[in-house]
Amino acid sequence: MSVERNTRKLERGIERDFSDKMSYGSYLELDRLLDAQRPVSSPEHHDEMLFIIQHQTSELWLKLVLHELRAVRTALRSDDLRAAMKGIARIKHIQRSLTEQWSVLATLTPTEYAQFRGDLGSSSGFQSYQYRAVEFLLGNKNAAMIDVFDADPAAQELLRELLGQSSVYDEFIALLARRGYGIPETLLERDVSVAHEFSPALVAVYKEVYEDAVGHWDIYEACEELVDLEDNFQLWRFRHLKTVARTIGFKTGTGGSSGVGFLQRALELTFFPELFAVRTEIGR
Ligand code: HEM
Ligand SMILES: N[C@@H](CC(=O)c1ccccc1NC=O)C(=O)O
Repeated sequence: MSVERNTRKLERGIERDFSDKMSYGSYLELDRLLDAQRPVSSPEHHDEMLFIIQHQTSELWLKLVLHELRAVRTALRSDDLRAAMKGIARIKHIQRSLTEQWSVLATLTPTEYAQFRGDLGSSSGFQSYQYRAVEFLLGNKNAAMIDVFDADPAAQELLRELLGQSSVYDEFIALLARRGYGIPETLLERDVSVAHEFSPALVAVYKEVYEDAVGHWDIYEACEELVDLEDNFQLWRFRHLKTVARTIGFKTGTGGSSGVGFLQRALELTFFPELFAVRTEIGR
């Protein structure tokens, strides 16, 4: 079956009749997915489709990050460090996609965005409950964020649930305690509904691990995977900040924040502060 006149002949065995069986489109529910892009600008602005798809693809990736983070947390709870690391490896690749795709949105110029920004009203990424759920699962709890979702009971319920549950970091620290590392009771008994706070005792534990990596190899490796996770999250925040700066400058956000200045402060948040602090202590 050669290619003639730049045309490929369909092989006899190719499936053609899906009248009574699942197809690509029915399996992926493409009729629903591809009908979910509803520009609000009128007349429709050409670039709103980009804006919508950029967010929807990001939210689909965030859905997978949440799916994998729950599995990582479960694996840590059952001391299955290898399964947890496999989950983190996948999450790191998803983060890379999420961060790389900022280059698509960067093709939206301030002029183009200004032509439909007004149509967005008060909607903002600040109302992304999946993004907030990822922050909570990684340990940056913030009960105040839940007020934003009064109009979305399902989202609010999800965030309330996650707020009261241990984070991936809580479970990693608990695993260290079960391994016999000197983890203070205060960390193991902490109120998981608030953000994790810096623990000098935990830095000392990491110093022991990092100064004898061979003797603590799997924990050492897990620490570095968590550092990658945080680095990647910060890279996303930074690309978002720079995209905001290039599209709206220092305008206030539609979500009511001061905009770039408010987003800049998110870069000061940490998930695993001790893993970064130990770098200063190694060899001292
Ligand atoms: C032209 C593109 C964008 C602009 C101008 C923009 C602007 C902003 C601004 C000003 C804020 C602060 C809250 C507010 O007052 O609105 C914000 C927050 C946020 N945006 Fe965007 N954004 C853009 C694209 C995106 C995209 C593609 C996503 C992907 C999901 C996203 C997700 C978020 C999230 C999660 C927050 C909350 C961040 C935090 O808690 O610090 N944004 N955005
Ligand atoms: N806060 C943005 C608006 C915005 O970014 C946005 C609006 C609707 C849906 C998603 C959005 N993206 C993320 O923040 C702005 O101030 O232009």
